[in-house]
Amino acid sequence: MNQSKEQRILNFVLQNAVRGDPRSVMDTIDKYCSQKEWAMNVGDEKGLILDKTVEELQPSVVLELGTYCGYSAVRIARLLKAGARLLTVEFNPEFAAIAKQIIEFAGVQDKVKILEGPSEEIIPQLKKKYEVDTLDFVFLDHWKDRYTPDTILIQECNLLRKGSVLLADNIIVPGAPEFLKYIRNNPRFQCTNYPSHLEYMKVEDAMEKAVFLG
Ligand SMILES: O=C(NC/C=C/[C@H]1O[C@@H](n2cnc(C(F)(F)F)c2)[C@H](O)[C@@H]1O)c1cc([N+](=O)[O-])cc(O)c1O
Ligand SMILES: [Mg+2]
Repeated sequence: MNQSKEQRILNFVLQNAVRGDPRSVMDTIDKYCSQKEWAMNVGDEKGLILDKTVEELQPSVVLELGTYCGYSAVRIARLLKAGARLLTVEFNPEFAAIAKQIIEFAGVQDKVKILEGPSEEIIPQLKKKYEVDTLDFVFLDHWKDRYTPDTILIQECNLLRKGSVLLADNIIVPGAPEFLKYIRNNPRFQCTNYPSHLEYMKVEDAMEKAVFLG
């Protein structure tokens, strides 16, 4: 049975990146996806916006929706302080298995927990099953029509506190128009837009940051 693109990305990392070096894993994935096969990793340009948000916030508990191959999980986890942790949700078991290997190869596995399943099932389990009190930072990069319902569900589960930060990828491409309307018209969030480009392309994209006001 022939390989998937995600398996080819994993193999390229295993053969070309430096074990235990998150930066080399990120650069290797970016190299493969810009030169050989495009893939929906947040990439290096939008990745810099993600880095700055994490560095500024110094979060202890991070939720990522949409692990995919684990590129942004490695990107986030490498910046987390001792004792801080990233919970990343992935629906597709094949992607979760690939991400697990990439996260382990990068050496950040002690900070990352991959939660397999649909977000509507996992988000309500975060407090009791995953011992979360509140989330300091949420990175939304999964199915774009899930951004709004999952943001509402996170609030319903009382997972945000004053100052919690949401960062959403792909505000322009593929776009999350309903989410943008929801979050920018919601008085409980203070929004900031970060223009950028679609990963590995000369196409405009943007990220939206939303701070929960409590
Ligand atoms: O479709 C895009 N991303 C969708 C990303 C989807 C990823 O999130 C997972 N997921 C689904 N539900 C959950 C959860 F958590 F709910 F369970 C997690 C899916 O299995 C997949 O790995 C995309 C597309 C483009 N593009 O240019 O087409 C560019 C991008 O940066 C993108 O992120
Ligand atoms: Mg994305």
